[in-house]
Amino acid sequence: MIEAVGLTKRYGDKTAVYNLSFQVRPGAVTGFLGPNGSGKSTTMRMILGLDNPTAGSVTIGGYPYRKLPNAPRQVGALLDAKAVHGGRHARNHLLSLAQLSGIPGRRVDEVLGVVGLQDVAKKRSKGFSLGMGQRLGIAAALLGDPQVLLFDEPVNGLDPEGILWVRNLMKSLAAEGRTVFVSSHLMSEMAVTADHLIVIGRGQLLADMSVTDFISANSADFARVRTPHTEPQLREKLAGALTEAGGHVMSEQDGCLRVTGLPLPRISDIAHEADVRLWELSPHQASLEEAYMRMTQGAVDYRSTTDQKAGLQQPLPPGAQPPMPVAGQGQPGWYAPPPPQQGYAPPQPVPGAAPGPYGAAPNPYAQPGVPAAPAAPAQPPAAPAAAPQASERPAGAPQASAPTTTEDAR
Ligand SMILES: Nc1ncnc2c1ncn2[C@@H]1O[C@H](COP(=O)(O)OP(=O)(O)OP(=O)(O)O)[C@@H](O)[C@H]1O
Repeated sequence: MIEAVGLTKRYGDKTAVYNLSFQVRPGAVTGFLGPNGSGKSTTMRMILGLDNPTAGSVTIGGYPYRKLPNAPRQVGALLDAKAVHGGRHARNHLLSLAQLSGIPGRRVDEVLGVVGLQDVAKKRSKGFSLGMGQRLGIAAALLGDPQVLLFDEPVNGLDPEGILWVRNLMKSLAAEGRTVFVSSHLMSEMAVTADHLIVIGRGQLLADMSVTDFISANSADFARVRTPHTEPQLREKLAGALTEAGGHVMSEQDGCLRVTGLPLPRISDIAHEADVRLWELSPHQASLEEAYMRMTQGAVDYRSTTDQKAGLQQPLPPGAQPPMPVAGQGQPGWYAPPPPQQGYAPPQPVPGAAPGPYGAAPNPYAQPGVPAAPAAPAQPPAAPAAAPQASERPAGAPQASAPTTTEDAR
């Protein structure tokens, strides 16, 4: 088990990690999540004795890493796959690590096989692709057959087959009773790999809970309601009836209604009473990505000036920092998930647009003359400058548009 108590790290004026306390237990994959610069790598370096805490402590099996008897046999880590002598053959690189730690040479060939690099074992690692380098780093972590494993972004650069392999490897290591602590920015991958999550923002603990609990604690439930696209007046009628009944109705990009504040059976009854046929009535299942975005919005340090979400926050006084999210409550005052369209308004067909994904009705978001692409709108609408929660947004509220690039500044 890894245990951090009051772990703090300052670099000059910069507090990279502040008062972090958590446990990483054996027998489970624990995901370590946080925005860029939130302190994940710093924390991992302190766990591995590569950085000294300014305050607090972190132990593995009760010992600080540097006092751990035979540490390379107990703890394996992939921190930076590029930290390899490029002139060495992959096998020689692993062999030198093995010799330093008293690990028999035959183990090198075993781990080369495990990571699928046996055919390039005699190739210099400077010629390796990003994914091959990651595999070599994972091989080094596995070398001592350790009970505790740390992986910093292990799927970086891996192809889909490699990502699946890492996922299965992490799970099987945990199933063998090992402690597996893995950082990643790939939420879809974490959702299917991790059992437990530790989420940090600006060096502080935001969440320490199971993936399931994290998603339910940080997501907004809503119902998707679809009426026949051939009769747009039914959609209007239903939106009015739902609003009258106390629901909050918004429009999805694909023509669905997003309804909050009313349980599904009630929505069905209201539709029946209004004589509106439904083609879909489904509960929205929030993804880990949505929950994570909701939880960490206030802890993001690096954000594009053209980020759609930049406009979803209450304006702050000059120089002020956005409030930190409250552990277990997410980020107050933020959309989750960012709705595709603000407020209910019927989508306007684009002349010459190709048919939409649900039949003959034109896709209102397609560009004229461009084939329908159901996955994403050509120009996704964005949010107004200060937007309330989706559930607080009245039907018929005005739409706004803005650039929607969501690239990170780093
Ligand atoms: N050696 C160092 N000297 C000064 N500042 C540092 C040092 N190492 C990290 N930092 C700072 O500490 C903060 C946390 O960095 P860290 O690399 O731990 O974040 P991270 O969560 O791993 O980020 P990413 O997701 O981008 O890898 C950053 O602001 C970083 O600039």
